[in-house]
Amino acid sequence: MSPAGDTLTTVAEHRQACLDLVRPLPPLDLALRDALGCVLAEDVVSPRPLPAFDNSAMDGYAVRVRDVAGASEEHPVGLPVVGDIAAGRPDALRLVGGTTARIMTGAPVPQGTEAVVPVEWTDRGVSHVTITRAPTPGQHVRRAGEDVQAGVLVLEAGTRLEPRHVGVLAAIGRARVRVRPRPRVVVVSTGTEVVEPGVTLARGQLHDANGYLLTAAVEDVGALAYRVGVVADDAHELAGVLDDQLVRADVVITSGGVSEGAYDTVKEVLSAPGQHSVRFDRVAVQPGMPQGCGTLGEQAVPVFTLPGNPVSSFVSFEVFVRPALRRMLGDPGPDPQRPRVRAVAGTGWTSPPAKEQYVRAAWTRDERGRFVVEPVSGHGSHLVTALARATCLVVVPVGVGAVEPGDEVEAVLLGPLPAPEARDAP
Ligand SMILES: Nc1nc2c(c(=O)[nH]1)N[C@H]1C(S)=C(S)[C@@H](COP(=O)(O)OP(=O)(O)OC[C@H]3O[C@@H](n4cnc5c(N)ncnc54)[C@H](O)[C@@H]3O)O[C@H]1N2
Ligand code: MOO
Repeated sequence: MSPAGDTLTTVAEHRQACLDLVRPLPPLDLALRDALGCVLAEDVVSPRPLPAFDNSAMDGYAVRVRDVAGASEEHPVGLPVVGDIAAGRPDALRLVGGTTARIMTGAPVPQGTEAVVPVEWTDRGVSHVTITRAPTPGQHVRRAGEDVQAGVLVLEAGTRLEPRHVGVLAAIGRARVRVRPRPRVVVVSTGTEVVEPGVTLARGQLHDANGYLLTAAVEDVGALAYRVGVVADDAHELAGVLDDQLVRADVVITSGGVSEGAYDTVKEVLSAPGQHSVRFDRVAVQPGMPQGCGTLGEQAVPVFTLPGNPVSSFVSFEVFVRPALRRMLGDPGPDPQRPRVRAVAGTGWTSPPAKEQYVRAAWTRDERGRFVVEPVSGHGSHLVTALARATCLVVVPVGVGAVEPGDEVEAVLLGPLPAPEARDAP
């Protein structure tokens, strides 16, 4: 269904409609190897202290401090070496006064150990060692529980797992962890003129930029993407492909076939009465005006139908689909991959006042450290090489007909926030 006349849905309304279609996916226990990038659905408590036992931080000799007090190059101290302790040695040893044991990094220290003398401070003796420097009490001994005590919270529910989080989960012995799984997202390109990259083009054809772009964008958000090959503008074929894909899809994204053309098949198939429930709107956004969203089949799988022009597809993904996928991932906070900054327009451009404009632009920093943005091309939504050069999208609100050089604007960076430039040393 399309709203009558020239009524445009606002960006905020369409984004909300997309968000309303999705929920965070129910948590699952995943093997640790599969959990990177997922959002934790449990508070993780360490079941044991870390380190689990007192151990040596150095290859050296376990000693009592008083036995080596005052050791120096001039007055070395000699001790008999009564043991040799490799990492992993399970037996409990006890250090007898006036003796030492050779010990390796990570090996459990014998009971009574007060410090470890690194091998560099000794003559490396095996049965008798000469020590030329005295350690301070506790030096080079790593105490049980100094990292974390048993029963203490290590990671909070809601944490998006980065490599360092995976590392600590492994360190406390977790083989599996409860997370929100990655949504499985099926990406379908439509268009009889669209062919696979690698295939020689006949006149009138072009390569499937959208299928690859959207698949990559889905993976970049942290979801699982399944790219379906291009589907021709044939209602029967498209309906069949969508039905087949529903079994493995938490979300379907299509591109193309949603405007006013005679062969706009996505709109045709998904507007037909039946199991699908999809609304088609003209959204007040440039690029990306023709949009659709709704559900497919009895399972009500959310679908986002994006316009076919590649830049429109990309911007639509960023503005409407990305927030929905992040919600499914259980990660609704500010998007760390898409920081918003205030910037200054380096040059001017025009904008349709009735629409929120997303301008492909490149940012630099001026001498005051301000972000300065300049469009990388004209507004044409077929200009894919310009899109590739863009490092941000400048958001021009509804009601603005022109941006003048020097105007303050909002920019969405297409990557993490850059580190502040190093300051000159005073
Ligand atoms: N009479 C009107 N015509 C158009 C309108 C309109 O309101 N009235 N809207 C225009 C706008 S804005 C957009 S955006 C496009 C959206 O069109 P569709 O979603 O129906 O997409 P198609 O017509 O299938 O294709 C548009 C364009 O994009 C190329 N394309 C399609 N798929 C791919 C792909 N996978 N990879 C690369 N390029 C693709 C396709 O060849 C067309 O050039 O409609 C305007 N028209
Ligand atoms: O909305 Mo279209 O995306 O302007 O080209």
